[in-house]
Amino acid sequence: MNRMPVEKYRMYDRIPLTDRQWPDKIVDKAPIWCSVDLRDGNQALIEPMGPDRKRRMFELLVKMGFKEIEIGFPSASQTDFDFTRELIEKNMIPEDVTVQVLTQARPHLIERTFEALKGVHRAIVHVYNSTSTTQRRVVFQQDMAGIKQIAVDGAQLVRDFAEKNPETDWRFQYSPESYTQTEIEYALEVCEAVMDVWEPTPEKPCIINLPATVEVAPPNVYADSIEWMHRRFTRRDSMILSVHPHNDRGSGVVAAEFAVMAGADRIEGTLFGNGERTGNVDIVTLGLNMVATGVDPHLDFSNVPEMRKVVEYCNQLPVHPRHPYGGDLVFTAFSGSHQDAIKKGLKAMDDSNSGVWDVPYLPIDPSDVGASYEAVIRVNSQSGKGGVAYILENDYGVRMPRNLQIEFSNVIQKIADESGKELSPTMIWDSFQETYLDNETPYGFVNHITQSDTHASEVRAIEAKVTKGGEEVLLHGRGNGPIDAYVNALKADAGVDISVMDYSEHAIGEGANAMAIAYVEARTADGKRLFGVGRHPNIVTASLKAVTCAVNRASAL
Ligand SMILES: CC(=O)SCCNC(=O)CCNC(=O)[C@H](O)C(C)(C)COP(=O)(O)OP(=O)(O)OC[C@H]1O[C@@H](n2cnc3c(N)ncnc32)[C@H](O)[C@@H]1OP(=O)(O)O
Ligand SMILES: CC(C)C(=O)C(=O)O
Ligand SMILES: [Mg+2]
Repeated sequence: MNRMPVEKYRMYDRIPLTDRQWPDKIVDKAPIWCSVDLRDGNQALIEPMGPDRKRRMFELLVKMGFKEIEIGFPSASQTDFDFTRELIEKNMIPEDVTVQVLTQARPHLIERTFEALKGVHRAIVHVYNSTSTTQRRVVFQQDMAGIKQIAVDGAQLVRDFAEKNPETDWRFQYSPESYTQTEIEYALEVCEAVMDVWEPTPEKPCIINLPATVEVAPPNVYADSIEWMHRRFTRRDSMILSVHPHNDRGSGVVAAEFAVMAGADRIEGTLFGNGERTGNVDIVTLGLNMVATGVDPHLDFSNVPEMRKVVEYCNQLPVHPRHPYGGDLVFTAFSGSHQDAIKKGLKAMDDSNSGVWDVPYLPIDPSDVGASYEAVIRVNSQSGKGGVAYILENDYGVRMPRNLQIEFSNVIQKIADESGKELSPTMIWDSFQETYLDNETPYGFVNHITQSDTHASEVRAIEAKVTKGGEEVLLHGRGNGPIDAYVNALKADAGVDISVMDYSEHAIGEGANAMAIAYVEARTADGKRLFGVGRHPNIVTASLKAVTCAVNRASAL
């Protein structure tokens, strides 16, 4: 027995296209974009946008560079009607932007639509009726001819009203709603009948919009259908072929991309994919997919976090943290090997002059869409040395030697494992200070003086003042330099046997605030390796503090 009731469902129809050409095409130029946030997106909201939210969304869309914006369904709601009037009467529609409104193919709704648009300079009147097999039967209870007649009558009425209002530059759009559940030959027949009424020309084309009202098949089937239609329209040069994918199967973006490859000129969609059920196709993802392949989308995505804020405010819906390009976590790596590769990739980008983005795990440069690098690497128990090192270097200027990265990452790993939580950069820095820079038990370095021996100029004697258990004491030692002499002084007093294996230092900051940070890698008598780190404006003092830290840590073993 089947585990799911699959016998209830039918396989989708294939499109009779055997010489399909779209799979060999690429998306190499931007389509005409039409935002339907204020209509299709709005009609799917728990609380539809009020005037303020509508204005905010409209302003954002204009700012991003949309030239066609479906602003509502003015014959259906007073809010949409009033918003349309406000945009027109307050002259809020930029000269290069065309507003679009939707109406059913019903006389009183078409009439009210033209009432709403009175005085607009330019507008697209978008008329639709459902042509699908099921809706013909259950919703309209009409045959194919009857449904075609609804479309033709609607188209005629739209044309008549437009002719009565010649002061406006009108454009017409028709959608055979539920196109993907309509017999394809019939969908073509209805669209052709509408165009017979509108008589579009290459100079004044109409828009034929073929919606995946419900996405019922994989995107290659949608593409086949678009190519099939594209090759058969009798007035292809007098129409703009538009697509309107929804996302029921989760492939709205691919469907739109394939449709453009198959001949579509225009895409209707929404920001972050809000819309009926699983949403309209997401224009943010589509546009940034283009950017990521070096194609100019002709839309401005340079501040995606700000866009997201406005969209979340208008829709009163959150954008998922994993939403492509726009989610809060989409440029963030928590896992160790990703962090390591990103850190190396970013450094390689800095070192190269190629200008071509090539960083592992980051399909685009986060800064191109206004995301900060702070978000790129975050640390939890899945993280490794690369991430911790990246944060300390980027946020605090600490460039740990490789072996110290390994050592300190174990410290962080332990904390992360114990807490099970993310560690913020501040927590990592606090831990670094506690482990190394503020480690003053049992010894705290205070100051020192050195003397060169008369008979061997490189050998030095040191007198160092340190705190030991809170008391100040003087230690004395000799060696072939201040570090060596100080190590010997401390070793003798502490009774620990360590030798310095490696030493490095660098500056943090510049000018009067510059500090030196010194790293001492030491080995204990039983072969354990450990680090001491010291920081001070004076480089020798920083080194001696690093030695103090190493001895303290060795004493604690
Ligand atoms: C896929 C899409 O997104 S389509 C857009 C959907 N958007 C919306 O519906 C949002 C706004 N809509 C509304 O507020 C309402 O539907 C209104 C105001 C437009 C119309 O309201 P009503 O007339 O009360 O009802 P409703 O929309 O249910 O229409 C049903 C009637 O119109 C007919 N009808 C539905 N769509 C269309 C159409 N596109 N063209 C012609 N007739 C249509 C139906 O067959 C039905 O006829 P019947 O009453 O004889 O059975
Ligand atoms: C009105 C039409 C274009 C629509 O939104 C759809 O079919 O999804
Ligand atoms: Mg829709």
